[in-house]
Amino acid sequence: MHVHVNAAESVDGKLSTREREQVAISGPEDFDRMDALRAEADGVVVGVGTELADDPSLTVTDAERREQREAEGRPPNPARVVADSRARTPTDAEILGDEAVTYVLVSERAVKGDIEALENAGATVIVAGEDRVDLPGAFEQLEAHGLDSLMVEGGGELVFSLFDAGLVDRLTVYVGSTVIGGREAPTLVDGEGFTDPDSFPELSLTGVERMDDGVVLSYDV
Ligand SMILES: NC(=O)C1=CN([C@@H]2O[C@H](COP(=O)(O)OP(=O)(O)OC[C@H]3O[C@@H](n4cnc5c(N)ncnc54)[C@H](O)[C@@H]3O)[C@@H](O)[C@H]2O)C=CC1
Ligand SMILES: Nc1nc(O)c(N)c(N[C@@H]2O[C@H](COP(=O)(O)O)[C@@H](O)[C@H]2O)n1
Repeated sequence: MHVHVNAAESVDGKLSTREREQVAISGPEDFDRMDALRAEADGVVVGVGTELADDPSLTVTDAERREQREAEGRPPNPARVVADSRARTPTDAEILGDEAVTYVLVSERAVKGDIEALENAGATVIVAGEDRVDLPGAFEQLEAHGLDSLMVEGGGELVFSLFDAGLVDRLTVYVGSTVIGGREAPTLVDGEGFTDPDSFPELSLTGVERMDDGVVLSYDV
């Protein structure tokens, strides 16, 4: 599985405010770049924290990109994937709309009735892990469904787990020229954090590009 993490952060590394409300950190050029990344991917992934905070659609906005995917024999939109250990995704969430297939990754902690409600709302539920979603195991199951490349949009809890599991191949981050601040505000990589410098993921800077009123940094991992 090829995993590309892409997000937008303030200059102080925040993905959002301490109230965890969605904020537009980037501008139209960067949203178009994100749309192109979605159009390339087999699946677009978020954590349930992002799902609950933002209620994103995770679909491709540009009609030409959807047509291009169809011309290549692919569905017009990538699959939507949410890491949601306890099946907390609301059944009226945008990501359960019929524009694309949706996978909800849950753990064994999820209640059967909540799983059934998500399945009745059109989702395919994948069970992996006892407590939190076992991401390597869940991604293997996604591969069995034909998904070979994933674009992960956040948030910071999920992104830490992906780095911790050694699952990230590429990182692109838009750094906006704004300061959000707040010790409780989500950052690009939250979770437990790494403590041993030998365990810090090593990144290789592959690109620096001015965009909107900020900069896009690209890394191989
Ligand atoms: N500026 C940007 O580009 C983006 C900003 N955001 C912001 O990030 C915030 C949400 O981020 P977070 O609270 O960090 O939530 P998150 O989106 O990373 O979701 C974390 C949740 O996912 C579930 N999960 C299941 N298995 C997991 C695993 N193995 N590892 C980690 N989590 C797992 C858990 O319930 C966990 O609480 C929102 O404020 C949203 O607006 C989110 C995406 C992009
Ligand atoms: N790339 C980017 N730039 C920003 O400034 C952002 N606030 C975000 N946030 C994420 O974009 C997604 C919106 O999804 P839909 O357009 O509703 O499909 C969502 O995942 C946000 O967290 N991204």
